Amino acid sequence: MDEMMMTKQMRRSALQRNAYDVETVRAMERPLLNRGVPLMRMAASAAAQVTDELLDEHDIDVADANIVLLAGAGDNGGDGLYAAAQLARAGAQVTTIAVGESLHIQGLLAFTHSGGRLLVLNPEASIPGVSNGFGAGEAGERLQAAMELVQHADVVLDAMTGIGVHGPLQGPAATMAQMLHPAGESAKGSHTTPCTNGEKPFVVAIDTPSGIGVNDGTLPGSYIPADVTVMFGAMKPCAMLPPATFTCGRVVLIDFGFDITHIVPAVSSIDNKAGTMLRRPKPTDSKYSRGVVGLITGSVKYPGAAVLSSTAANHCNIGMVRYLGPANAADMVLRNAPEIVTGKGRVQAWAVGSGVPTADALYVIEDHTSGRHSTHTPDAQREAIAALLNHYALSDENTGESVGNAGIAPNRRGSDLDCSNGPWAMPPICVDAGALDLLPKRVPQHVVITPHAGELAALLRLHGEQVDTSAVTAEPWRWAKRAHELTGATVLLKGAVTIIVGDSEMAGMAPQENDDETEHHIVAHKATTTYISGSGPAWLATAGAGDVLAGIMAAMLAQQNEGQIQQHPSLSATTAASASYIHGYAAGLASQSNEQGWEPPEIFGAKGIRQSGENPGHPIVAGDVVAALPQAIENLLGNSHELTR
Ligand SMILES: NC(=O)C1=CN([C@@H]2O[C@H](COP(=O)(O)OP(=O)(O)OC[C@H]3O[C@@H](n4cnc5c(N)ncnc54)[C@H](OP(=O)(O)O)[C@@H]3O)[C@@H](O)[C@H]2O)[C@@H](O)CC1
Ligand SMILES: [K+]
Repeated sequence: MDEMMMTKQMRRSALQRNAYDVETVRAMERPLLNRGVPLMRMAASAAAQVTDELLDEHDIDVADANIVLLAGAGDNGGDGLYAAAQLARAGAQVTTIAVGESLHIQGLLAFTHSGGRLLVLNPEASIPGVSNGFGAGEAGERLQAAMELVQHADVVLDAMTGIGVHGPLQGPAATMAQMLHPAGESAKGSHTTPCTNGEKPFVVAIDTPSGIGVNDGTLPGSYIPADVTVMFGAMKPCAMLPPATFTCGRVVLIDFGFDITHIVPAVSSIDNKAGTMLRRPKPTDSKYSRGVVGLITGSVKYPGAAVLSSTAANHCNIGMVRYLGPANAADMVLRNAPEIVTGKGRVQAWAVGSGVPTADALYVIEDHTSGRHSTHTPDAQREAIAALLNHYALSDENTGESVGNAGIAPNRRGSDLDCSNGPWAMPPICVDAGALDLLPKRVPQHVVITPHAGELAALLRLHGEQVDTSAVTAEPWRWAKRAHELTGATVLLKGAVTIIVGDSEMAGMAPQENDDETEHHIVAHKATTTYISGSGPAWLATAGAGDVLAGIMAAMLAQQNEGQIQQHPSLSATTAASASYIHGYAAGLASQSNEQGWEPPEIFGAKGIRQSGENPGHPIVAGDVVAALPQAIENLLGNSHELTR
């Protein structure tokens, strides 16, 4: 779509749903800088206004405010200096603590003219107008003074590093970060909770919280979690990806007017577009044409998972559910939903593994009639799942390695598509929990795996990666991408912010940084696509929530037009992200909570009232999420663009 035709609302929505990597952001900013657009001044002015509003929200008059700017030597520090100057001109007491070896010259001039004070921490610093060089003793005293300034500040503006950061924070920047946020204190799980618990000082991050991995969402070392991050031009991946997203606080995005047409984002959120993946029933539909889900879930030990996954699928806009499992589980399934069919038959999508223990999980069951204990393995369920998954195994000839695109078989290119046999003819499948260790080595992308961090680590170990749960939690995007690369499956890594990695549709356009104004070249064939979904409240962390997601996933896969998911590489990821969104959205309805693991940023200057945190809601159990599905679907089908709850 042409940029001219992009309405304000569409642009806003695109900016709120997409994050671009640093190289792309720099390339998008270049044409504007070449035209002399004063981006730094615009950024600084917006940051000052947001700070002013934050003070106002806490009944602090800017003229009475104590503000400390932590400034690095780069342009991020420059933004901070201009913002600090504006706040000083408004009457605030502002001190800049310089953590680097220099300061942005023009910014420093503006700041000193506004009457602000300066404290330099780095003995190596060379800053005009400031006497250079001091000993270790004085460096210690200056650090002590800096700590006191920070402790007595109402607001700290964090402008040490932005998109120019590399690796973990070093030197005085690292020391300041450790002082403000001592090591071991974990980032808050929800950005609706301020890192300072409402106590002073509030932290306003300039562009990004200093110290976080801007492109990969990691936390490589010390960092300063923010109450508000004023982000410039476009979201960077750190604003969306865990764990860094939890350090950003409320994100306010300043729209510089980047041309985002045709630009491939690094990370996207599906948000209320999930509604477009729901199939509206037609008068001519039968239960079969609406989609049939097959489930091999639950086990003798965990029959509840069979109930939760089957009722979730049953309530998620399809025609029928077929359940396969042990007698006790099937009996419970039928008691809860008599319309569910037990036994084999044709299905449009599967979910397998929820509530099925893994191979090494022997367990003991009491035989009520004899009173004896016996050891069982969940053999029948596992055998059925293994036999089914076997049909999805890609052989060396059809992995598509030879065409250089993981998981895309040669016969799937263009009109040569042949879904008539082999793994590509199989219905889409959600592989969960106890079925993950049965996943064939390589599978097509219409196999969607839904591990949590521990399960993903175990799966990766089966593929030879030395990785444990904490490594996956620290770098969830890296490992989700790796699992997709190794297996070919669409990967949905569960968490407060869920990450979905799958194949992308085709080559996209990305801007190439160069000196002339030729803006868009095809520079990369992006083979994968990444979504995040964080629509659920924290109440959703409850037993059985994963079983419900598997049911929703199978239902969403089943209601796509038959064969489409196999034909369109990106459809699996989009459908998986939609399922995750619906799951979280239904949980929000069930708990009457408008808290979310991830919220789109506010666009600076745009009208609209933030609702987050207004309704913390109440606890729920997994069945409540199932019960809320029809309402969730009504809302999402009715209006997939403007939603409230
Ligand atoms: N995008 C946009 O549209 C616009 C962007 N703008 C702004 O520019 C910012 C980018 O500025 P930038 O390129 O100068 O880099 P920046 O973030 O200041 O970092 C470099 C400094 O950090 C230091 N440093 C690095 N790593 C470090 C470490 N580990 N530990 C400690 N220090 C470390 C590094 O030190 P050095 O390595 O040189 O010794 C250097 O001093 C961007 O985030 C936004 O705020 C707006 O003004 C206009 C519109
Ligand atoms: K910063």
